[in-house]
Parts: sequence; structure tokens; C-alpha cells
Amino acid sequence: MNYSKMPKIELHCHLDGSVRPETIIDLAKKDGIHIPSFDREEMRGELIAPLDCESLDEYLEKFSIPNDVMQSKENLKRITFELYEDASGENVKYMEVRFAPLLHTRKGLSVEEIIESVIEGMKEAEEQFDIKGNIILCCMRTMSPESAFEVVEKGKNFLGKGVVAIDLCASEEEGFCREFIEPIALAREYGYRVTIHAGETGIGRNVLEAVEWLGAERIGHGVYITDCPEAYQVVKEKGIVLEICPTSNVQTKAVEEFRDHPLYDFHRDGIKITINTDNRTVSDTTMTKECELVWGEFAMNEEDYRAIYMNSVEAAFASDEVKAGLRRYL
Ligand SMILES: O=c1[nH]cnc2c1ncn2[C@H]1C[C@H](O)[C@@H](CO)O1
Ligand SMILES: [Zn+2]
Repeated sequence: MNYSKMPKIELHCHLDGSVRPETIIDLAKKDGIHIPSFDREEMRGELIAPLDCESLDEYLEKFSIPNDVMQSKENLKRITFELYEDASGENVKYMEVRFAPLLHTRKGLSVEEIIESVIEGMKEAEEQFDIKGNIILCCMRTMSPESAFEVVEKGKNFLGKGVVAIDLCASEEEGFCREFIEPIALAREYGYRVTIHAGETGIGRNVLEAVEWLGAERIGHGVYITDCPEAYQVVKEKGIVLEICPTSNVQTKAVEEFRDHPLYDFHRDGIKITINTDNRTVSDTTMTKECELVWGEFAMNEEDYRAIYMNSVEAAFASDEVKAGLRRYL
């Protein structure tokens, strides 16, 4: 299979982890922002998390440089546009991009201005390229529940205008869901769909709690349901979709080596998996590379490709019309 040419769908991609290194250099020059190097290769080295990275927390250190240049409307719009352009270039037909608005307020932008700029970048790309998109707002679980309320409240006016869902991300502690029950319940009431990063760093029970307490319809990663039979069962029985990000999972040590990844076992057991990049720059990857990795390592065939693509279509937080269009690509 030529994965570059195959139609693809991406449901889990962070904006700040997917900024082109050359754009960071360009924006830093334009705005007089200090960055470690103006050389593209050196910059890539600063941005990419190594495969022998030790943990999610080490991986997350790579987000500080991109966020330094993501503090103006113009820059946010350009970065979003370019991400959709890159995805479209490898035949991604639909992509949900996520980001944490509260990381972009350092130079005085309001949360509304931030969200608006990202939507503008996406819409402009939709007009120019054969790709559709939607935006997921991340709440940082390292911040307070009040900060999550703020994102939910300020993002709600953009529901139906590009924003579709809410997420919790960043470092993963055991039992993190409890504190966020109320803001996420409010989000559901307002009409946000819900996906939650959970089960990435060894705590399968977090997946169970994300589903039962927060109403997660999809789970970012979920690798560690292998260690929690109740979480495994709930994911399987409720048809909760796992947003698997293979390279990222090796970098963050969700799995020790790629061949240890349980994604194929999940798929064979009827768990709905999808394949995603997580972070195109920090994980030095593309959807094409992730597909090559997965289909190369495991004995998966075209039928599996179709099944996993269809999982992504059905799990997308997109309109029925967009989903109908996506089904026709395969
Ligand atoms: O894989 C991840 N797990 C948890 N948090 C993550 C992951 N990738 C990126 N993030 C965080 C770092 C970013 O600054 C934030 C918003 O995109 O989301
Ligand atoms: Zn993620």
C-alpha cells in the first residue's frame, strides 16, 4: 500500500507540537523572540523528543519553544494554516487539531482572540486545500479546575463554528479526573463532545474514570487499559474509541519498544482504534509515517486499513455531511 496516497483521517494532533521548525525561526526573527538557534537542523534537534526520551514529562518539555512564538493572532493563524496544509499534502482528508488556549495568553491575547485566530487559519486552509477540520480545546490538568471552567465558558460561543470538543491533557497523575468532573459536565451540557488523554503513563484506571465520570467518548492513548480489566471492559463494551499515537507512545515510554505496542491486540479483540500523530514536530512524524510503522510492524492488511479508517470516520466529531464525504474516499 502507498500510505502517502491513501486517504487518511487524523483525530489527535496538537497544534503546538506540530509547528514547522522553519516557521518557528521565521516568527522568532520577525518578533525578536529568543530561540536557541536560527539553523533549521539545530532547531529540529531542539524540538524533536528522542525515541529514548524517558517519560511523558520529559517529552512535554519540548513544547516550550513553540509556545514562545504562539502569542499573537497572526502567528496562531499562520501555524494552524500550515498544519492543515502539511496534512493535506499527505492526503489527510479530515483533521481535528487540539490546543490549550490558556498557553497563548502570555502577551495579552484573550482566550476568544486565540480561538478565533486558530479557527481562521483552519478555515482558510479548508478553502485552499482538499481537507476539512475541527478544533478541540484542551484544558491543562496541571492547572486548576477553575481554569478548565474558563476554557469551557469562553469556548462555548465557538461551538458549531469550528470548535467541537473538550480535552484534558499534560502530565498524567493517578485519579486526575475527579477534580475535573464539574467543568467537563458543564462542557457536555453546552454541547462539547469529550475526548480525554488517559492511560498514557501506566494508570489504566484513569481511562475508566474518564469514561464513567467525565463521559469521554474517545480516549487519547489509553494504552494502559491492559493493566486494568475494568477499564478494558468498559472501553470494549461501550465502543470507546482509542486515539493511538504510535511514535509518541514510544517516546513517552507508554511502551518500551514499538513492537510491544498493544494496538494490534486491541484491534483484533474488537476494540476501536484509530492511528494518529499526536505531535508532528515533537514526534518527528506524519500520518504516512505512522501508517508505515503500524502496517510494517504488525501483519495488518487493507481490510484492517479500511476498518481503522472507518473507526476514525465514525468517531470524528464532524457533521453527518462531512462524515458521508469521508466514507466515500475509501
Ligand atoms: O501525549 C500527550 N499527552 C499529554 N499531553 C500532551 C501530549 N502531547 C501534547 N500534550 C500537551 C502539551 C501541549 O502544550 C498541550 C496542548 O497542546 O498538550
Ligand atoms: Zn496528545
